[in-house]
Amino acid sequence: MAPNPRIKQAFRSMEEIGISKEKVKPVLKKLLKLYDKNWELIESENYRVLADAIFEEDDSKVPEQEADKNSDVEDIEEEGSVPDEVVRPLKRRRLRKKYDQESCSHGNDSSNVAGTFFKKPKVEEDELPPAPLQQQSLQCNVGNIGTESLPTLIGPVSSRPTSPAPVSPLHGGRNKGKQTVEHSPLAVQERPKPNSHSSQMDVSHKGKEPISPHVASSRNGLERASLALCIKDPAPEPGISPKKSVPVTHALVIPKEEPITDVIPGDEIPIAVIHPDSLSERGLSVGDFSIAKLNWQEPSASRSERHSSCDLATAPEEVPSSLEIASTPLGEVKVSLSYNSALGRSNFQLPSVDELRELMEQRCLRSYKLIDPNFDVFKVLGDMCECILELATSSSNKLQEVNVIPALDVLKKSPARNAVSNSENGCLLARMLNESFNVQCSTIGCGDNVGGKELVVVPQHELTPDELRWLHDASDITRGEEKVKISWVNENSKDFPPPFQYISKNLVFQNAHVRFCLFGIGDESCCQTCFGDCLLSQQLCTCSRHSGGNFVYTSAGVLKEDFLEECITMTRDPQRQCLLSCVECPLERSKKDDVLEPCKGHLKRNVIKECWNKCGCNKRCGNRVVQRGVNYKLQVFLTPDGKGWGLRTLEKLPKGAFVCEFVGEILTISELYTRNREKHASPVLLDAYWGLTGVSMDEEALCLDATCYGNVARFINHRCFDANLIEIPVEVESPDLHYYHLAFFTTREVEALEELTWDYGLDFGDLDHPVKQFQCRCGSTFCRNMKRSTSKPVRTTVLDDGLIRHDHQMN
Ligand SMILES: C[S@@+](CC[C@H](N)C(=O)[O-])C[C@H]1O[C@@H](n2cnc3c(N)ncnc32)[C@H](O)[C@@H]1O
Repeated sequence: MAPNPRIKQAFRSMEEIGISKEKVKPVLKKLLKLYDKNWELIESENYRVLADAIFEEDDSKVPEQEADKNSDVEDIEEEGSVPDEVVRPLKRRRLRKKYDQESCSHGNDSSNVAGTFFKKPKVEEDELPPAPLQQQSLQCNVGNIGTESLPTLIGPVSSRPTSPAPVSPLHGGRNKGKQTVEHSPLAVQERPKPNSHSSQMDVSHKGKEPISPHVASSRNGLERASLALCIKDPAPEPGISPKKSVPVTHALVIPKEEPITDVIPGDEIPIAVIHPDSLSERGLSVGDFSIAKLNWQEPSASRSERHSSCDLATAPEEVPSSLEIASTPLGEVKVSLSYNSALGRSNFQLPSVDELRELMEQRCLRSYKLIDPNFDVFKVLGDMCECILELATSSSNKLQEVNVIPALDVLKKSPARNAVSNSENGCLLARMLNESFNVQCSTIGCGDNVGGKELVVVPQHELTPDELRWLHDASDITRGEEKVKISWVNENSKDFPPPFQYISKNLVFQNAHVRFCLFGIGDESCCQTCFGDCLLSQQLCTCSRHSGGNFVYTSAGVLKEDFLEECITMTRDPQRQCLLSCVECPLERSKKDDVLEPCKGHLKRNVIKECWNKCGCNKRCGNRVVQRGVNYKLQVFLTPDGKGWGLRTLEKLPKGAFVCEFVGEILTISELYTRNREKHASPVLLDAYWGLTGVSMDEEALCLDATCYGNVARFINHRCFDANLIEIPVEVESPDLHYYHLAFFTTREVEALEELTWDYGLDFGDLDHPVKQFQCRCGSTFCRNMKRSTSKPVRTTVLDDGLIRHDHQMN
């Protein structure tokens, strides 16, 4: 019999991307069987579904299923007998990427445009039968993450244009820099059913096409099948073709080894976040069709709860709200949300998708600190269900949520729960009258009415012993927030460190929207084709382009000498300093004076670009240092020389070592000034790019305030000029110059027990500056505040190298 030309063409197409016939044959057989020989599905998008299935086969090592004895299959046998080039397994992932690129470039679908591909699929009302009243469940088909034509439940919808906004510590004349983190709204397809107590959101389909794994998986050249798995078949719906039964060879793949740190864009799922290897680590079955079930009320316990059957049973009425997720290697994810706690509520009415998206955005931005690489998409899905419930049962309290920062979990759990606020000497603990854990941290804000919930300042002496013990755990001031414990000691008095909420990652406050989505991060700024450790790679890593093609870190994890020296010189040497001036300085503008003062300039700095989730390298890549957090033994101590509390190292630190990041609340400058009626001791401007890029809006000028929420860096005291730490802007998540991390590195070797200091960059004469003025006791020979710290005369000398030196005149 003449060979089937369609089979020949399939082999040829796969051959073009380096996949041998031996590999194609069994998979093609399975697909033909699975799709009832529907060749259109297999051929669409240049055999996308076939390629994906082959890659999945490799990933999951699914045993070949028994061959079908039909004519197509026989043809395949014939064609497949032709010997073919062996494709090495190591090449597989690259082939896959290659295929993705090629498929993308000549695929049938129009390519996605950032921020514009959220398209609501057309779903006919009559296709959506109301669910039984008692069930009150919502089902979402989340298919093909990343498609223009296939909006996804978890997918960026809009990406804010990169707005160059700066960063720098709140020093006059200092810079730091950074980027906007764009949050991507959930692209959830709305299914209208105002009068129904159940809702279904099908997001894996274009228009009215049947909801089936096959269709979904073949849609887009950019989706990656390892993210999407077919799940349980939902109840048959009129107008929607029934699903095929899912073969037991399909595996549940949950991309989580390298967590997805944001809503996943429709057209971009970074390879880096989908490590098949991680499946075994997570104890997921590969080779079996599986379902992940999550009850977000106890997320950690329930995350491990997985089912190996194809049965996505309706949640029993007595169980709390829950979600279940399952997917197939063919590119479809099914998410089923059930809010049983809505049962019996007469006012239950599903919110619109836009309402849901908006509320979810707010939650994600404020609750999940999206810059956190450990961002957990499961928690987001759980929250989404809660949002639906909230919107569905009460539309009146929406605004209240929007303006309030949900407290950190640790606050919720702690005996001294519910709030921190600021006073003259730092934070006083505040309790909220309402048990709900909404918190607004505001300098003057204690006692403020927050979203209808009142915060009450509790003076420190009224704290219970439990609360004091919690606040002042001498063995670990971080209360477990860092990888290492950081103790505190007071060898001089019985005072405790000021109460504050320890956080290890920056927290977004109010209007300071720090938004990003993976989609918004251009490929050109990430090393997507790297793998392993970029420092060891022969090929040029895109991330290193930011520093002229060289990495700034050595394999020992410290800064390279030349880069560090350049940073130090750019900061200290007046001849090398470059001040960038804004046309309209956000700092000056935020002062709201009648006359806008000219910009005082922001120090130009070197910036470090670290690899991140969208990069192809692994987490142990040597170009990831700051994101790993504190690593050395540090201690908070009461300084003996009147500077208050300080930070010191308990071990010798090499030159160029990363010590810690400056972590705090991310605020707009306006917000800082609003809360800053009493000047703050710990604000830092993120102004590294101000003047370079222009800052068009107040809202885009960000700073960090560690007064109420902060990490150990809030204890680092100032030293004029020759401090042993230097702060360097570090781009991790996105290079849009609006937001960045501020990391401290040693400028020299530091001995054990030496105090760690950095130069705040203060102009001690600038009384207008938002940083609280203090009489400097740094003890440096080069102190810029000598006149205030001593009444003795000071001799100022300009040294040969251009540095300025102040000498005390001894009597
Ligand atoms: C970021 S905090 C540092 C931690 C602070 N010492 C504490 O006890 O919490 C900055 C404040 O520390 C004090 N400080 C920092 N460096 C100082 C210095 N060189 N001389 C005197 N006081 C200093 C000032 O009160 C300043 O407002």
